[in-house]
Amino acid sequence: MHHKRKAIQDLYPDELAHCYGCGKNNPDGHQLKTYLMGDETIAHFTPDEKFTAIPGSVYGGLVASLLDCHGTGSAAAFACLAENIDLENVAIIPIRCVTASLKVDFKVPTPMGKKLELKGKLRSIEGRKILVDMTLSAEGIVCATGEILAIKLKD
Ligand SMILES: CCCCCCCC(=O)SCCNC(=O)CCNC(=O)[C@H](O)C(C)(C)COP(=O)(O)OP(=O)(O)OC[C@H]1O[C@@H](n2cnc3c(N)ncnc32)[C@H](O)[C@@H]1OP(=O)(O)O
Repeated sequence: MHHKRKAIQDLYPDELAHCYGCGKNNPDGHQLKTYLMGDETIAHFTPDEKFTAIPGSVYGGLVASLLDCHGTGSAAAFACLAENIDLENVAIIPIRCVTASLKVDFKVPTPMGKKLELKGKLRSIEGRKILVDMTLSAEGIVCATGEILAIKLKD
């Protein structure tokens, strides 16, 4: 539906695209893809059974991992928006972020076998510090919320 444009992670330069959670150059990784949609970000992911916690539910470390990579991708996208960088017209994203802090609240068990939806909203940008609020939902039910502090990398 929204995949005419490129995912934020597909705009990372090749040498920074090996992240286990979201690097397009890591064939064994999750390859999470975050899209900027207006002033929100969105990503979808359906976990494999091997990421089970209690049978029927997804292991919390994977939930955290998805929020981590959706968070840094979202932070980079929001920082570009704030600087009027049009992501439709760049081959490589000029701003990259890493996670300084990640808080995850597990609200209800995340069901296995369902397509998960991650959303991100910008809370604030202060210098190199970008705060993003996130949700991870299954079939419209919020299973976890996340709060990330991402830091813009210096070159
Ligand atoms: C580009 C491809 C990315 C792929 C996405 C992958 C997502 C990830 O998981 S990244 C891997 C996990 N993260 C890491 O390994 C990062 C490890 N940490 C670091 O490298 C550094 O601590 C780093 C870069 C975050 C910040 O260091 P540095 O650039 O020296 O900045 P520093 O001055 O210490 O901090 C910047 C600001 O953030 C604040 N800050 C830093 N860490 C925290 C924290 N944990 N909590 C609260 N505030 C913090 C500082 O107080 C400072 O604030 P202010 O500017 O107001 O004084």
